[in-house]
Amino acid sequence: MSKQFTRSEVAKLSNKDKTLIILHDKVYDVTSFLNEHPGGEEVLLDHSGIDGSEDFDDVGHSTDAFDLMTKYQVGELVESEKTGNLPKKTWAKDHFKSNKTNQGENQGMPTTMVVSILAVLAAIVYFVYL
Ligand code: HEM
Repeated sequence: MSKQFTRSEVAKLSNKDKTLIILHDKVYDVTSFLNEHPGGEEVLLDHSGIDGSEDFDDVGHSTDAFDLMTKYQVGELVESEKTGNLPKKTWAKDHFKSNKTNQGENQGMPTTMVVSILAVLAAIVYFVYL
């Protein structure tokens, strides 16, 4: 079972040498990630010892970011302090939405297939009549 923290413990444990952040009821130690974070260390330091879930969601982190996060998880909040809020995968949603609005582009796919099929048929006809 992963280590349980209260919100005040996370706040107390965070200092200039250690950056703990609460994201969606889980606790992350991002100390070693500070200068690797593509969004810069400043935003992580701004959320040191507190719950950064909302801002994290607003940024709309990618699935790559979610995969990376598991590496830095050190525990979770005690049951009584959990919000139960799941991460909003904004990026994934936006991606889905933009796919919907790009229907014109999506319809391009079958056209390519039709052209390929016609090309194959033309080749067959060419060889049959040779
Ligand atoms: C363990 C925690 C975190 C991890 C592993 C992480 C990882 C990443 C990664 C991989 C990116 C590159 C873009 C992407 O793939 O989505 C990114 C960008 C960013 N992150 Fe984080 N992040 C974390 C926490 C946070 C927090 C708490 C904030 C607070 C607001 C934040 C703000 C940002 C911003 C502003 C960007 C730049 C977005 C852009 O340039 O479009 N991140 N992060």
